[in-house]
Amino acid sequence: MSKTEVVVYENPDLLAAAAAARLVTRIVDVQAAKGSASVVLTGGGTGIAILRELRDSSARDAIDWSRLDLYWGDERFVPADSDDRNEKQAREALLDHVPLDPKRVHAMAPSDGEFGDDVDAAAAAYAEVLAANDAAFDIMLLGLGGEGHTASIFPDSPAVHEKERSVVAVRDCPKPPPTRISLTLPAIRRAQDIWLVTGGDAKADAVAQALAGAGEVEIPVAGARGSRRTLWLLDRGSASKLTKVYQPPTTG
Ligand SMILES: O=C(O)[C@H](O)[C@@H](O)[C@H](O)[C@H](O)COP(=O)(O)O
Repeated sequence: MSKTEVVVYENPDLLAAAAAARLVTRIVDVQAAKGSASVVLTGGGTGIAILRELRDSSARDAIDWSRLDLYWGDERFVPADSDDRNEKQAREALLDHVPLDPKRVHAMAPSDGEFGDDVDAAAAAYAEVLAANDAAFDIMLLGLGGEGHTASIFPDSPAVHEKERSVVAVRDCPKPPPTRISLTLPAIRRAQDIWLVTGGDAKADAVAQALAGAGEVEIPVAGARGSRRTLWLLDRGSASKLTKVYQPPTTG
C-alpha cells in the first residue's frame, strides 16, 4: 500500500537543499539494492534549484553516476539550444558537471531534432524509449502549478484524460511555451516514489486541494501517486493552507 507523507521546510532554499540531500541518500540506497537507479527530472524553478544544490553537495559523488538512468517528466518542444528547454537547464545545473553515462540520459526530442516539428512523432518516440528500457522509475520529481498542473498535464486537458498512452504531445499549454511533450498520469503512476516539490504561497491552494482528495481532472497533481511512496516536499508558503502537517523547526 502506497503511503503519502508531507514535509515542510522553512523556505524555498532550504526545500531545494534538503530535497537534494534526500536525493543523494535515496539514489545511493536504490543503487546498493539494485545496482542502478532511474530518476525522472522535472522542469520549473524548484526542480532546477534541486539539481543545482545536488551539483554543489559535498555528498554528491556518493552516487555512482555511471549507473544512473535519467528521464524527463515533460519537456518544452523548442529548439535544443533554447533556454526554455528543461534538458538544457538540467545540463547547466547538474548533468554537465557529473560523469553520467550519456547512453543513460534519455532526453525528449527538441523541435529541431530528428522529428522536426512533428511533436506527435517525438512523443511517440519517447514512449518507445520508456518501453524499451522497461522504465519503472525509482524516483520521480514533479513540480506543480498554482492551478494544479503537474508535468505538462493541465486541468481538464486532453492529456489528463489520456488513459492508454504513456507520453503525449501537449498543444496550447497555458504555461508557455505552448507546445510540449509530457508523460501521462498512467506513466507517472508507474514510479515507485514520487516527490512533489514546490514552494511559495501561489501553490498553497493546489497542494491543499490535492491532499484533501481532489479529483485528478480538476487537479492533475492529485493523480500523481507513487506505487511505493508519495512525498510532498513543501515550504511554509506552499503548505500554508494545510492543517495537519509536519511543522519545520523554527530557525533563528
Ligand atoms: O516544464 C515545466 O514547466 C514543468 O515541468 C512544470 O510542471 C513545472 O514543474 C511547474 O510548472 C512548476 O514550476 P515552478 O517550480 O517554476 O513553479
